[in-house]
Amino acid sequence: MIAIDGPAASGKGTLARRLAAHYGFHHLDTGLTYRGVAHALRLAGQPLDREDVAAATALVLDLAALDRAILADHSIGEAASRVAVMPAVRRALVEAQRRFSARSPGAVLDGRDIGTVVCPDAPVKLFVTASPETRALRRTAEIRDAGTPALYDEILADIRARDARDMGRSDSPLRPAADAHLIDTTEMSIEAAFKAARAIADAALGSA
Ligand SMILES: Nc1ncnc2c1ncn2[C@@H]1O[C@H](COP(=O)(O)OP(=O)(O)OP(=O)(O)O)[C@@H](O)[C@H]1O
Ligand SMILES: Nc1ccn([C@@H]2O[C@H](COP(=O)(O)O)[C@@H](O)[C@H]2O)c(=O)n1
Repeated sequence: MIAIDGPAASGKGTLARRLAAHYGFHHLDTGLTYRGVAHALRLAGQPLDREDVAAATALVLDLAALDRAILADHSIGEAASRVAVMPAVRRALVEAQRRFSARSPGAVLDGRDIGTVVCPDAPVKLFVTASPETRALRRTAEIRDAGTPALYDEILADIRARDARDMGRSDSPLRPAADAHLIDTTEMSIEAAFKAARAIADAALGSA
């Protein structure tokens, strides 16, 4: 399997989708699982800070029903990073993510703790990053392209706050695994990043 981690809007999902299509692997954006829990809590009128309620929601989450069109909303990402600090939520979701990672013929998972916690034995580990300013520019453009107004300064502040929460939490903080390959996409096109990732994966999977 291929494990991809990195901060918000670094391009890890774009790479994960391209790699999964290239190798014919299944793909799971694990961020959607945390978003799914946050969204379900909001829909049920529940607070985001009740660990027992959030964990019960995580335990019954249906991975097949995660709707990117709804969950991609920027504010859900912020809410997701709040429920993601809770160990009981993480335990439930990591279990489901590990089951997904065992799918045949292979799987690509992207998130924050795939190479460190979910699949520490993954043969291919990538850590995708880019400067906060570049990530904010890309996310602002993405939101505007979808027809929603977005302010660069607000998106940049959100990205910095999310980075701090994701890197600073005590359970499974965002960090590269010791054996991860770093891909900094700040000055790299999507195509160039895909080529770099494929070269690393080909070498590790033995299909170069
Ligand atoms: N190398 C790149 N050059 C330019 N734009 C890119 C690059 N990689 C990704 N993008 C664009 O940046 C935006 C964010 O990318 P993507 O959704 O893949 O990030 P992500 O790390 O998966 O984000 P999140 O953690 O929020 O799910 C998208 O609009 C994508 O098309
Ligand atoms: N493996 C993961 C994946 C995500 N998170 C948390 O969810 C938030 C939303 O993730 P996106 O990738 O969809 O932006 C993210 O900020 C993390 O807090 C996680 O903890 N572990």
